[in-house]
Amino acid sequence: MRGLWTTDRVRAAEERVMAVVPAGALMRRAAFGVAVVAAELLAGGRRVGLLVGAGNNGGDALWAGYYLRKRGVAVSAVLLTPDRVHAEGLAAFRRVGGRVVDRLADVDLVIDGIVGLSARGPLRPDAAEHVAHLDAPVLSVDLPSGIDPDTGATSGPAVRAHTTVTFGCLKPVHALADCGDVRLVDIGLAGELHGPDLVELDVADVGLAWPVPGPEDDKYTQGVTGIAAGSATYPGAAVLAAGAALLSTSGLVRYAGAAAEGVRARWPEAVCTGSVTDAGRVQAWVVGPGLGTGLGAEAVLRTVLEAGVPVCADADAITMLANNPDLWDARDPDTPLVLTPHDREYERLAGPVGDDRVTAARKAAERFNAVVLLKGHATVVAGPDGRVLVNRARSSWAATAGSGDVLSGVLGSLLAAGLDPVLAAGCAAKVHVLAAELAADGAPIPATSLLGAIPDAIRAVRPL
Ligand SMILES: NC(=O)C1=CN([C@@H]2O[C@H](COP(=O)(O)OP(=O)(O)OC[C@H]3O[C@@H](n4cnc5c(N)ncnc54)[C@H](OP(=O)(O)O)[C@@H]3O)[C@@H](O)[C@H]2O)[C@@H](O)CC1
Ligand SMILES: Nc1ncnc2c1ncn2[C@@H]1O[C@H](COP(=O)(O)OP(=O)(O)O)[C@@H](O)[C@H]1O
Ligand SMILES: [K+]
Repeated sequence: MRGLWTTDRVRAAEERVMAVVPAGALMRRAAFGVAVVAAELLAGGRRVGLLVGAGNNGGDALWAGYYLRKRGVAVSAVLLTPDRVHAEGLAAFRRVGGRVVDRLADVDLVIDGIVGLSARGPLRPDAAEHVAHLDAPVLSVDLPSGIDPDTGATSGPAVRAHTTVTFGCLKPVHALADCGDVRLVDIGLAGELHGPDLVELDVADVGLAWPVPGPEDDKYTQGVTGIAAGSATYPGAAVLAAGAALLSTSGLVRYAGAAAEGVRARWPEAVCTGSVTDAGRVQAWVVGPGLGTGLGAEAVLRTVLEAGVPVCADADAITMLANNPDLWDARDPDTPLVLTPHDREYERLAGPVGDDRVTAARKAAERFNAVVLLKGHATVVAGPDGRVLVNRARSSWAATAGSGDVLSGVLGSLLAAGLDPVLAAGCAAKVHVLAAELAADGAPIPATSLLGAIPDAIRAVRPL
C-alpha cells in the first residue's frame, strides 16, 4: 500500500520541518538524491543538461548539477527565467564550473527542473520549445513539468519522464499520471506527514484480501453473487459479468434475467432463473450491464436495491438512477452501494468529470452515500467516508467493449464474499487491469480474453 499526499499537505509538512533544520538543508538533501539517481542513469554518459525554471524546483536542479559537477560530470543549464532563478543554487553551480547555455545540445541526460509543486497548467511556450527538441532521456525533479501535481491532468505540452525523483512522500501525480520510474528520496518529512490523502493498493494488499475457501467452507459460506444483467438485445453482458463472478471467487453465482439461456449455455455451473424475484438468496447483486433502461429494467433495479444486500450498480443501472431519482428511495442507506460509472455515465449522474477525477469521485461518493469507482486509464475509488484508492493501468488494452461488464462481475463477487466495499472496488480494479495486461501481451484482445485471464491475474497477486 502506497500513500500519496496532496501539495497542500506536503507544503505544510515541509514548513514544519524547515522551521527546525538549517536553511537550504531540505533542498540540498533533495538535490543530492537527484544527483545520485542521475549518476546511475548516466551509466557511461558524461554530459548532463538542466532545464531550470523560476522556483525551488529549478533550485533543486541547479544543486543537483553542483553535485554532479563535483563528480566530474559536464553540466550545462538553460535558465528559462534568468531574472527569477534560485540565486544560491546558481551561484553554487557556477562555482564548480557549471555552464549556462541558451539551448541544450549533445547531452546524455536532461534534468527537468522547470516546475514542481507550484505547477499550474501545461508547459509555458518557451519551456515547451526546449522540451520539444530533447532527444536524451529526462529525469524529472519531483514531477514531470506540465502535469498537474494534484490531479495528474495534462492539458497541453508536458515533459515525458524516463524517471522521476520525488521527495519526502509521493504526490497524487505519481499514481495518476505517467511519471516513468518513480524514486522516492527521504528528506525527513515522515514525522510531519499524517494519514495520506490517497492510497494505491499494491499486489500484496490485493492478494491478502482476495477471498479463498477454507476447510470449513462450502458453496454458500463464501457468499453467493447475484447477476441481474443482460437482455434479449445484450445477452453478452450477462455472460461476461456472470463469468467474471464465477472466476473471481469459489462458491455460487446466480443469474436472473432474460439472458438465462445464454448464460447457462456458457456457464453450466451458474444457477439461472428468468427473474430477480425468484432468484433465491444472494449476498450481493450486480445490476445493470446490458439490462436496458425500460420499465422492466427499472423494476429489476428496484427489487435489487430493496434486497438489503450490497449492490454493484453499473452501466444501465447508473443511467436509470440518473434519469429517475425516485429509484434512490428503494435503497437502504446503510447497505453498501458501489457505482461504477465511466465518464459519460458519471456525467449523467453528477455533471462533467472535469480534470480532477479524484475530486469528482469524492463528490459523487459523498452526494450519493455510495462507493464510486470512476473508470478510466486511472481508476479512482472513493468511499462516502472520504477514503480514496487510485489504480493506474500500465496499458490501455482494457479499453474494449464488454470490459466493464467483466469488472462488475469481479466486484460483485468480492462484495458477496463480504469485503469492505472500498477495498472490494480497489481489488477488482487491480485484478482487472492485470488480467487485461496478461491477456493482451502486446496485442488487442476482446473482453472474453480479459475474462479468461482472471485466474492468472489472481494467481499473480496471491501470496506464494
Ligand atoms: N519547500 C521545500 O522545502 C522544498 C521544495 N523542494 C522543491 O521545490 C519545489 C516547489 O518549488 P516552488 O514552490 O518554488 O515552485 P516551482 O514548482 O519550482 O514553480 C516555480 C514557478 O514556475 C512557474 N510555473 C507554474 N506553472 C508552470 C508551468 N506549467 N510551466 C512553466 N512554469 C510554470 C510559476 O511561476 P509564475 O511565472 O507563475 O510566477 C511557479 O511559481 C518542489 O517541487 C521541489 O522540487 C525541494 O527542494 C524540497 C524542499
Ligand atoms: N485507456 C484505458 N486504459 C486502461 N483501461 C481503460 C481505459 N479506458 C477504459 N478502461 C477500462 O476498461 C473498462 C471499460 O468499461 P466500460 O466503459 O464500462 O465498458 P463496457 O461498457 O463496454 O463494458 C473499465 O474497467 C475501464 O477502467
Ligand atoms: K519538474
